[in-house]
Amino acid sequence: MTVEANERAGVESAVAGSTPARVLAARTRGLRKTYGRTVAVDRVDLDLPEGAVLGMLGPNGSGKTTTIRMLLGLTQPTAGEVELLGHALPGGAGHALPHVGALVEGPGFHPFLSGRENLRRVGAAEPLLATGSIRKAVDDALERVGLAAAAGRNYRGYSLGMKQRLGLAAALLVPRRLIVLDEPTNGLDPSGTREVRQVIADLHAAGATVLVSSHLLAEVEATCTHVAVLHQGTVVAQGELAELLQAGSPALQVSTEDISTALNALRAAKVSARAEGDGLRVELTGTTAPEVLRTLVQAGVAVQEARRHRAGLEELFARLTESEPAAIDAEEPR
Ligand SMILES: Nc1ncnc2c1ncn2[C@@H]1O[C@H](COP(=O)(O)OP(=O)(O)OP(=O)(O)O)[C@@H](O)[C@H]1O
Repeated sequence: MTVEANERAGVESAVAGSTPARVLAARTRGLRKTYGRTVAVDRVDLDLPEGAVLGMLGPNGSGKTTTIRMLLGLTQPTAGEVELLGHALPGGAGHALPHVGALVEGPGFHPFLSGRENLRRVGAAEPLLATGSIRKAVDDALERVGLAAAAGRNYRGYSLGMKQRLGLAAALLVPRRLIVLDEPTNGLDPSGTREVRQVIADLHAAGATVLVSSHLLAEVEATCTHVAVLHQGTVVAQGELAELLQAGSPALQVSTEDISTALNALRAAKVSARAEGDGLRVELTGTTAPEVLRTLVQAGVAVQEARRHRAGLEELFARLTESEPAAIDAEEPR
């Protein structure tokens, strides 16, 4: 479905009083890429809702960069479909790409031009930037990524972090509907990492959609509304971050002083539990929180507090990527 059709469907179902359809900034179906006998990406169905900040996570070699390159039309898929801002690639690239800013590996900057001169060259090739606006757009972008002071120096002498900042500035040169950042904090110091986080937050607040790949789980947890986890070339989980974290941790933490009575009662009820902290951790597989509490109360256990265990992204990521791929979805397509 195109963005326009998506929007129409959303309006229609809202009028009808049901849940509006999601508008997707990017969508892939059955995406596959092979290099000789290496399968880099396989069966990737990615949904990037408009307005989301989606963190793409995965171990080294899991297919993040390859997926991003196919999304941007930089690499031709072996099989499958890509839709960007409602336009099918490769045919619709000319319509979609002017609205997409991207920071991907190896931006083609000229080594003997300054950062500012390089950006002006990029600006001159931007269809959405009028010639008279290039200088100001370049200076604004340099300021935004903290590179104004080094803007006159040759690109060749830039550190890795400065190169990353310049790539980010190029992505931000004109207002975009979608920004795609492949490992944007690679090579950045802590202040650079904070600045990237702020840039992403500003883009999100302005209504842009952001796709960011990262190894930094804490960073993704702090900045993203959605995540997609890749493992061995396939998506093993995707959806809203909060929903995924909840779906990935069906456990209850129970505070009680009657630990042994509680464990015995739960074992008798064939519920998996173990002592943890000042109480128990009870797995909610094959049972529910009310059932667990009923079992404990019936056994005379004094329950002081019971709360759902909230898994961090790190725990979820480890569970998903340390085993064989087993797809889970946080949310059904609406
Ligand atoms: N141009 C290429 N030629 C051959 N193999 C490739 C090429 N590009 C990627 N691959 C392979 O495809 C797989 C996925 O690589 P990709 O770079 O997409 O992973 P990644 O998740 O981005 O990794 P990293 O986190 O290390 O950047 C790897 O096995 C990689 O070696």
